[in-house]
Amino acid sequence: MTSQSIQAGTAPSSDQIRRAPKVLLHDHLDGGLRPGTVVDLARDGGYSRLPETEADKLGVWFREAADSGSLERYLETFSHTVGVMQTREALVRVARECAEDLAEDGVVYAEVRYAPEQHLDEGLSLEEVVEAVNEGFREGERTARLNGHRIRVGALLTAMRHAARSLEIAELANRHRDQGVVGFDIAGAEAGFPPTRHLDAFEYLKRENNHFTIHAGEAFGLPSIWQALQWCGADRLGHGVRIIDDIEVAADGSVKLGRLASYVRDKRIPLELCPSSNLQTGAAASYAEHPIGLLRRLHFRATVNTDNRLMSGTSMSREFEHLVDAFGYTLDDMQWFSVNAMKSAFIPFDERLAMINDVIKPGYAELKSEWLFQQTASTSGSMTAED
Ligand SMILES: O=c1[nH]cnc2c1ncn2[C@@H]1O[C@H](CO)[C@@H](O)[C@H]1O
Ligand SMILES: [Zn+2]
Repeated sequence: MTSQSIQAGTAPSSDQIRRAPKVLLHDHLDGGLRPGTVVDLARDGGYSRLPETEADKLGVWFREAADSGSLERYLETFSHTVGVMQTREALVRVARECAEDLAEDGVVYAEVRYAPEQHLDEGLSLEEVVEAVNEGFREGERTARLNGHRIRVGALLTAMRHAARSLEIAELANRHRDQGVVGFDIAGAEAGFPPTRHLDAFEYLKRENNHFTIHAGEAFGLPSIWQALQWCGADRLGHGVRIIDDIEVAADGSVKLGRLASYVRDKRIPLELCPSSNLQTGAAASYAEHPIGLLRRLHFRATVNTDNRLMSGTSMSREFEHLVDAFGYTLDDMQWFSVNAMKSAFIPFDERLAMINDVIKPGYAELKSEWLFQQTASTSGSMTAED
Protein backbone atom coordinates (compact mmCIF):
# COMPACT_ATOMS: atom_id res chain seq x y z
CA MET A 1 0.00 0.00 0.00
CA THR A 2 1.40 3.43 -0.85
CA SER A 3 1.47 6.10 1.80
CA GLN A 4 -1.07 8.03 -0.25
CA SER A 5 -3.65 5.26 -0.09
CA ILE A 6 -2.96 4.82 3.62
CA GLN A 7 -3.60 8.53 4.02
CA ALA A 8 -6.77 8.48 1.89
CA GLY A 9 -8.20 5.82 4.20
CA THR A 10 -7.64 7.71 7.45
CA ALA A 11 -10.39 9.52 9.28
CA PRO A 12 -10.21 13.30 8.97
CA SER A 13 -9.47 15.14 12.22
CA SER A 14 -12.09 17.44 13.80
CA ASP A 15 -10.03 20.38 12.66
CA GLN A 16 -9.96 19.12 9.06
CA ILE A 17 -13.69 18.46 9.15
CA ARG A 18 -14.28 22.03 10.27
CA ARG A 19 -11.99 23.53 7.65
CA ALA A 20 -13.36 21.38 4.80
CA PRO A 21 -15.68 23.35 2.49
CA LYS A 22 -19.24 22.22 3.24
CA VAL A 23 -22.55 22.84 1.54
CA LEU A 24 -25.80 23.03 3.48
CA LEU A 25 -29.20 22.79 1.80
CA HIS A 26 -31.52 22.15 4.75
CA ASP A 27 -31.24 24.44 7.75
CA HIS A 28 -34.09 26.30 9.47
CA LEU A 29 -33.40 29.91 10.45
CA ASP A 30 -35.73 29.58 13.45
CA GLY A 31 -34.02 26.33 14.43
CA GLY A 32 -30.48 27.70 14.50
CA LEU A 33 -30.42 30.62 16.93
CA ARG A 34 -27.62 30.94 19.46
CA PRO A 35 -29.13 30.23 22.90
CA GLY A 36 -27.72 33.55 24.16
CA THR A 37 -29.51 35.37 21.37
CA VAL A 38 -32.84 33.79 22.30
CA VAL A 39 -32.28 35.04 25.87
CA ASP A 40 -31.33 38.56 24.71
CA LEU A 41 -34.22 38.88 22.28
CA ALA A 42 -36.74 37.59 24.84
CA ARG A 43 -35.53 40.12 27.41
CA ASP A 44 -35.46 43.04 24.97
CA GLY A 45 -38.80 42.15 23.39
CA GLY A 46 -40.67 41.35 26.60
CA TYR A 47 -41.17 37.66 25.72
CA SER A 48 -41.79 36.05 29.10
CA ARG A 49 -42.50 32.43 28.24
CA LEU A 50 -38.94 31.07 27.95
CA PRO A 51 -38.49 27.90 30.05
CA GLU A 52 -34.94 29.04 31.06
CA THR A 53 -33.37 32.48 31.05
CA GLU A 54 -29.73 31.45 31.31
CA ALA A 55 -28.16 30.74 27.90
CA ASP A 56 -26.43 27.42 28.67
CA LYS A 57 -29.46 26.01 30.44
CA LEU A 58 -31.72 27.14 27.62
CA GLY A 59 -29.50 25.40 25.05
CA VAL A 60 -29.80 22.17 27.04
CA TRP A 61 -33.55 22.67 27.39
CA PHE A 62 -33.99 22.94 23.60
CA ARG A 63 -31.97 19.79 22.97
CA GLU A 64 -33.78 17.78 25.61
CA ALA A 65 -37.26 19.00 24.68
CA ALA A 66 -36.60 18.25 21.01
CA ASP A 67 -35.33 14.79 21.91
CA SER A 68 -38.88 13.56 22.09
CA GLY A 69 -39.16 10.76 19.56
CA SER A 70 -42.02 12.56 17.82
CA LEU A 71 -41.97 15.23 15.12
CA GLU A 72 -45.03 16.97 16.59
CA ARG A 73 -43.41 17.38 20.03
CA TYR A 74 -40.10 18.36 18.43
CA LEU A 75 -41.89 21.15 16.57
CA GLU A 76 -43.41 22.57 19.78
CA THR A 77 -39.99 23.95 20.75
CA PHE A 78 -40.19 26.40 17.83
CA SER A 79 -42.86 28.48 19.59
CA HIS A 80 -40.03 30.06 21.64
CA THR A 81 -37.68 30.84 18.76
CA VAL A 82 -40.48 32.11 16.54
CA GLY A 83 -41.78 34.01 19.58
CA VAL A 84 -38.63 36.14 19.78
CA MET A 85 -38.31 36.67 16.00
CA GLN A 86 -41.10 39.18 15.50
CA THR A 87 -39.30 42.46 14.83
CA ARG A 88 -37.10 43.68 12.03
CA GLU A 89 -34.11 44.05 14.37
CA ALA A 90 -34.53 40.52 15.72
CA LEU A 91 -34.75 39.03 12.23
CA VAL A 92 -31.70 40.93 10.98
CA ARG A 93 -29.69 39.80 14.00
CA VAL A 94 -30.72 36.15 13.78
CA ALA A 95 -29.98 36.01 10.04
CA ARG A 96 -26.62 37.76 10.44
CA GLU A 97 -25.54 35.40 13.21
CA CYS A 98 -26.72 32.43 11.20
CA ALA A 99 -24.45 33.37 8.26
CA GLU A 100 -21.56 34.07 10.65
CA ASP A 101 -21.93 30.77 12.51
CA LEU A 102 -22.16 28.74 9.32
CA ALA A 103 -19.12 30.50 7.84
CA GLU A 104 -17.14 29.92 11.03
CA ASP A 105 -18.00 26.23 10.71
CA GLY A 106 -16.58 26.03 7.18
CA VAL A 107 -19.87 26.16 5.26
CA VAL A 108 -19.25 27.90 1.91
CA TYR A 109 -22.77 27.75 0.54
CA ALA A 110 -26.05 27.49 2.45
CA GLU A 111 -29.76 27.63 1.70
CA VAL A 112 -31.52 28.63 4.91
CA ARG A 113 -35.29 28.38 5.23
CA TYR A 114 -37.95 30.00 7.38
CA ALA A 115 -41.69 30.59 7.22
CA PRO A 116 -42.42 34.33 6.73
CA GLU A 117 -46.05 33.79 7.85
CA GLN A 118 -44.79 32.98 11.37
CA HIS A 119 -43.17 36.38 11.89
CA LEU A 120 -46.14 38.74 11.52
CA ASP A 121 -47.35 38.90 15.15
CA GLU A 122 -45.99 42.38 15.84
CA GLY A 123 -47.08 44.00 12.63
CA LEU A 124 -44.38 43.21 10.06
CA SER A 125 -45.61 42.50 6.54
CA LEU A 126 -44.46 39.43 4.61
CA GLU A 127 -42.29 41.70 2.45
CA GLU A 128 -40.66 43.30 5.49
CA VAL A 129 -39.86 39.90 6.95
CA VAL A 130 -38.10 38.80 3.76
CA GLU A 131 -36.21 42.08 3.47
CA ALA A 132 -35.03 41.93 7.09
CA VAL A 133 -33.76 38.35 6.76
CA ASN A 134 -32.00 39.13 3.48
CA GLU A 135 -30.35 42.15 5.07
CA GLY A 136 -29.12 39.97 7.93
CA PHE A 137 -27.68 37.38 5.56
CA ARG A 138 -25.82 40.07 3.58
CA GLU A 139 -24.42 41.55 6.80
CA GLY A 140 -23.35 38.10 7.98
CA GLU A 141 -21.62 37.38 4.67
CA ARG A 142 -19.73 40.66 5.06
CA THR A 143 -18.62 40.02 8.66
CA ALA A 144 -17.62 36.49 7.73
CA ARG A 145 -15.44 37.89 4.96
CA LEU A 146 -13.79 40.29 7.42
CA ASN A 147 -13.02 37.26 9.59
CA GLY A 148 -11.43 35.41 6.68
CA HIS A 149 -14.37 33.17 5.71
CA ARG A 150 -16.26 33.04 2.43
CA ILE A 151 -19.91 32.08 2.43
CA ARG A 152 -22.95 32.58 0.23
CA VAL A 153 -26.37 32.27 1.80
CA GLY A 154 -29.65 31.99 -0.10
CA ALA A 155 -33.09 31.96 1.49
CA LEU A 156 -35.84 29.40 0.96
CA LEU A 157 -39.32 30.57 1.89
CA THR A 158 -41.32 27.93 3.71
CA ALA A 159 -45.09 27.65 3.89
CA MET A 160 -46.54 25.75 6.87
CA ARG A 161 -48.33 22.63 5.69
CA HIS A 162 -51.18 22.84 8.24
CA ALA A 163 -51.94 26.45 7.19
CA ALA A 164 -53.45 27.83 4.00
CA ARG A 165 -50.99 30.47 2.83
CA SER A 166 -48.80 28.41 0.53
CA LEU A 167 -49.80 30.11 -2.73
CA GLU A 168 -49.22 33.53 -1.18
CA ILE A 169 -45.77 32.45 0.08
CA ALA A 170 -44.93 30.91 -3.28
CA GLU A 171 -45.77 34.25 -4.91
CA LEU A 172 -43.62 36.03 -2.33
CA ALA A 173 -40.71 33.69 -3.13
CA ASN A 174 -41.16 34.37 -6.82
CA ARG A 175 -41.21 38.14 -6.32
CA HIS A 176 -37.94 38.03 -4.38
CA ARG A 177 -36.33 35.54 -6.67
CA ASP A 178 -33.40 37.62 -7.80
CA GLN A 179 -33.07 39.29 -4.42
CA GLY A 180 -31.72 36.62 -2.15
CA VAL A 181 -34.57 34.09 -2.26
CA VAL A 182 -33.64 30.96 -4.19
CA GLY A 183 -36.67 28.73 -3.70
CA PHE A 184 -39.68 27.48 -1.74
CA ASP A 185 -40.45 24.70 0.75
CA ILE A 186 -43.28 23.35 2.87
CA ALA A 187 -42.70 22.20 6.46
CA GLY A 188 -44.54 21.33 9.66
CA ALA A 189 -46.23 18.16 10.87
CA GLU A 190 -46.31 15.61 8.06
CA ALA A 191 -48.92 13.04 9.11
CA GLY A 192 -52.38 14.28 8.13
CA PHE A 193 -51.06 17.16 6.00
CA PRO A 194 -50.16 15.72 2.60
CA PRO A 195 -48.25 17.97 0.20
CA THR A 196 -51.08 17.72 -2.33
CA ARG A 197 -53.01 20.21 -0.13
CA HIS A 198 -50.69 22.79 -1.64
CA LEU A 199 -50.83 21.79 -5.30
CA ASP A 200 -51.81 25.27 -6.44
CA ALA A 201 -48.60 26.69 -4.97
CA PHE A 202 -46.42 24.05 -6.63
CA GLU A 203 -48.17 24.41 -9.98
CA TYR A 204 -47.72 28.16 -9.81
CA LEU A 205 -43.98 27.78 -9.14
CA LYS A 206 -43.59 25.33 -12.00
CA ARG A 207 -45.31 27.75 -14.37
CA GLU A 208 -42.81 30.37 -13.17
CA ASN A 209 -39.85 28.00 -13.73
CA ASN A 210 -39.00 28.33 -10.03
CA HIS A 211 -37.56 25.74 -7.64
CA PHE A 212 -38.96 24.00 -4.57
CA THR A 213 -38.24 21.31 -2.07
CA ILE A 214 -40.82 19.55 0.11
CA HIS A 215 -40.39 18.10 3.61
CA ALA A 216 -41.42 14.51 2.89
CA GLY A 217 -40.53 11.04 4.06
CA GLU A 218 -39.47 12.11 7.54
CA ALA A 219 -42.29 11.22 9.94
CA PHE A 220 -44.40 9.60 7.25
CA GLY A 221 -43.25 7.14 4.65
CA LEU A 222 -43.40 6.36 0.98
CA PRO A 223 -46.84 7.83 0.12
CA SER A 224 -45.61 11.24 1.21
CA ILE A 225 -42.45 10.97 -0.93
CA TRP A 226 -44.47 9.69 -3.88
CA GLN A 227 -46.92 12.60 -3.65
CA ALA A 228 -44.13 15.17 -3.27
CA LEU A 229 -42.44 13.92 -6.43
CA GLN A 230 -45.18 12.64 -8.69
CA TRP A 231 -48.07 14.97 -7.81
CA CYS A 232 -46.26 18.08 -6.71
CA GLY A 233 -43.07 17.87 -8.79
CA ALA A 234 -40.57 18.63 -6.02
CA ASP A 235 -36.99 19.29 -7.16
CA ARG A 236 -35.60 17.90 -3.90
CA LEU A 237 -36.85 16.00 -0.85
CA GLY A 238 -36.55 17.55 2.61
CA HIS A 239 -35.29 14.46 4.51
CA GLY A 240 -36.69 11.77 2.18
CA VAL A 241 -35.01 9.30 4.53
CA ARG A 242 -37.99 6.89 4.49
CA ILE A 243 -37.12 6.04 0.87
CA ILE A 244 -35.30 3.25 2.68
CA ASP A 245 -38.70 1.54 3.08
CA ASP A 246 -38.60 0.87 -0.68
CA ILE A 247 -35.18 -0.79 -0.57
CA GLU A 248 -34.77 -4.45 0.34
CA VAL A 249 -31.43 -5.73 1.54
CA ALA A 250 -31.23 -9.54 1.46
CA ALA A 251 -29.26 -11.66 3.92
CA ASP A 252 -26.50 -12.11 1.32
CA GLY A 253 -26.16 -8.33 1.03
CA SER A 254 -27.82 -8.03 -2.37
CA VAL A 255 -30.07 -5.02 -2.75
CA LYS A 256 -33.40 -4.61 -4.54
CA LEU A 257 -34.91 -1.19 -5.21
CA GLY A 258 -38.67 -0.72 -5.57
CA ARG A 259 -40.11 1.49 -8.31
CA LEU A 260 -40.09 4.68 -6.22
CA ALA A 261 -36.57 4.19 -4.85
CA SER A 262 -35.37 3.45 -8.40
CA TYR A 263 -37.02 6.61 -9.65
CA VAL A 264 -35.39 8.70 -6.93
CA ARG A 265 -31.97 7.28 -7.70
CA ASP A 266 -32.32 7.25 -11.50
CA LYS A 267 -33.55 10.84 -11.65
CA ARG A 268 -30.85 11.95 -9.20
CA ILE A 269 -33.46 13.43 -6.82
CA PRO A 270 -31.49 15.11 -4.01
CA LEU A 271 -32.17 13.81 -0.50
CA GLU A 272 -31.64 16.47 2.17
CA LEU A 273 -30.69 14.03 4.93
CA CYS A 274 -30.47 15.30 8.52
CA PRO A 275 -29.05 12.54 10.75
CA SER A 276 -29.19 14.15 14.22
CA SER A 277 -32.69 15.53 13.67
CA ASN A 278 -33.86 12.05 12.61
CA LEU A 279 -32.50 10.54 15.81
CA GLN A 280 -34.46 13.07 17.86
CA THR A 281 -37.78 12.63 16.06
CA GLY A 282 -37.45 8.84 16.02
CA ALA A 283 -36.95 8.53 12.24
CA ALA A 284 -33.68 6.63 12.86
CA ALA A 285 -32.36 4.70 15.87
CA SER A 286 -28.64 5.58 15.81
CA TYR A 287 -26.02 7.17 13.55
CA ALA A 288 -24.66 3.73 12.64
CA GLU A 289 -28.14 2.56 11.65
CA HIS A 290 -29.03 5.76 9.81
CA PRO A 291 -30.02 5.00 6.19
CA ILE A 292 -27.45 7.53 4.93
CA GLY A 293 -24.83 4.74 5.04
CA LEU A 294 -26.77 2.55 2.61
CA LEU A 295 -27.97 5.46 0.47
CA ARG A 296 -24.41 6.68 0.01
CA ARG A 297 -23.22 3.17 -0.91
CA LEU A 298 -26.01 2.87 -3.47
CA HIS A 299 -25.10 6.25 -4.95
CA PHE A 300 -28.32 8.08 -4.26
CA ARG A 301 -27.93 11.87 -4.52
CA ALA A 302 -27.50 12.05 -0.73
CA THR A 303 -26.57 15.26 1.08
CA VAL A 304 -25.76 15.96 4.75
CA ASN A 305 -27.67 18.68 6.59
CA THR A 306 -28.25 20.15 10.05
CA ASP A 307 -32.03 20.80 9.99
CA ASN A 308 -32.07 22.64 13.37
CA ARG A 309 -28.71 23.44 14.91
CA LEU A 310 -30.20 24.73 18.17
CA MET A 311 -32.62 21.85 18.78
CA SER A 312 -30.01 19.24 17.88
CA GLY A 313 -27.01 21.05 19.39
CA THR A 314 -25.27 20.46 16.10
CA SER A 315 -23.41 22.02 13.18
CA MET A 316 -22.34 20.74 9.77
CA SER A 317 -19.01 19.71 11.27
CA ARG A 318 -20.75 17.81 14.09
CA GLU A 319 -22.94 15.97 11.58
CA PHE A 320 -19.85 14.92 9.63
CA GLU A 321 -18.03 13.91 12.83
CA HIS A 322 -20.89 11.57 13.68
CA LEU A 323 -20.80 10.10 10.16
CA VAL A 324 -17.02 9.70 10.21
CA ASP A 325 -17.37 7.78 13.50
CA ALA A 326 -20.28 5.67 12.30
CA PHE A 327 -19.19 4.86 8.74
CA GLY A 328 -15.46 5.59 8.59
CA TYR A 329 -15.96 8.35 6.06
CA THR A 330 -12.89 10.08 4.67
CA LEU A 331 -12.27 13.48 3.10
CA ASP A 332 -13.21 11.87 -0.23
CA ASP A 333 -16.64 10.98 1.18
CA MET A 334 -17.03 14.50 2.56
CA GLN A 335 -16.16 15.90 -0.85
CA TRP A 336 -18.68 13.57 -2.49
CA PHE A 337 -21.46 14.80 -0.17
CA SER A 338 -20.45 18.43 -0.66
CA VAL A 339 -20.34 18.17 -4.45
CA ASN A 340 -23.69 16.36 -4.40
CA ALA A 341 -25.18 19.20 -2.37
CA MET A 342 -23.70 21.88 -4.58
CA LYS A 343 -25.03 20.16 -7.70
CA SER A 344 -28.48 20.19 -6.07
CA ALA A 345 -28.51 23.85 -5.01
CA PHE A 346 -31.12 26.20 -6.45
CA ILE A 347 -28.69 28.83 -7.82
CA PRO A 348 -27.84 28.92 -11.54
CA PHE A 349 -25.81 26.11 -13.09
CA ASP A 350 -22.75 28.21 -13.93
CA GLU A 351 -22.49 29.40 -10.32
CA ARG A 352 -22.86 25.86 -8.98
CA LEU A 353 -20.15 24.66 -11.32
CA ALA A 354 -17.80 27.46 -10.29
CA MET A 355 -18.43 26.67 -6.60
CA ILE A 356 -17.56 23.02 -7.25
CA ASN A 357 -14.49 23.62 -9.39
CA ASP A 358 -13.08 26.77 -7.84
CA VAL A 359 -14.03 26.43 -4.17
CA ILE A 360 -14.99 22.90 -3.13
CA LYS A 361 -12.54 20.74 -5.06
CA PRO A 362 -9.51 23.00 -4.39
CA GLY A 363 -10.51 23.09 -0.68
CA TYR A 364 -10.48 19.30 -0.41
CA ALA A 365 -7.32 19.03 -2.53
CA GLU A 366 -5.59 21.33 -0.08
CA LEU A 367 -6.73 19.27 2.93
CA LYS A 368 -5.87 16.00 1.24
CA SER A 369 -2.33 17.19 0.50
CA GLU A 370 -1.55 18.28 4.07
CA TRP A 371 0.04 14.97 4.98
CA LEU A 372 2.76 15.56 2.39
CA PHE A 373 3.93 18.64 4.16
CA GLN A 374 3.68 17.06 7.60
CA GLN A 375 6.07 14.40 6.33
CA THR A 376 8.45 17.06 5.04
CA ALA A 377 8.47 18.64 8.48
CA SER A 378 9.34 15.36 10.17
CA THR A 379 12.09 14.51 7.69
CA SER A 380 13.59 17.97 8.05
CA GLY A 381 14.53 17.72 11.66
CA SER A 382 11.62 17.02 13.99
CA MET A 383 12.26 13.27 14.19
CA THR A 384 12.79 11.89 17.66
CA ALA A 385 15.17 9.12 18.72
CA GLU A 386 12.30 6.57 18.63
CA ASP A 387 11.58 7.33 14.97
O1 LIG B 1 -37.69 18.57 10.57
C1 LIG B 1 -38.67 19.30 10.39
N1 LIG B 1 -39.79 18.79 9.80
C2 LIG B 1 -40.90 19.52 9.54
N2 LIG B 1 -40.98 20.81 9.87
C3 LIG B 1 -39.91 21.38 10.47
C4 LIG B 1 -38.75 20.67 10.75
N3 LIG B 1 -37.89 21.50 11.36
C5 LIG B 1 -38.50 22.69 11.44
N4 LIG B 1 -39.73 22.63 10.93
C6 LIG B 1 -40.74 23.69 10.86
O2 LIG B 1 -40.36 24.62 9.87
C7 LIG B 1 -40.70 25.92 10.32
C8 LIG B 1 -40.04 26.97 9.50
O3 LIG B 1 -38.66 26.96 9.62
C9 LIG B 1 -40.36 25.85 11.79
O4 LIG B 1 -41.00 26.87 12.53
C10 LIG B 1 -40.84 24.46 12.17
O5 LIG B 1 -42.21 24.50 12.56
ZN1 LIG C 1 -36.52 20.60 8.18
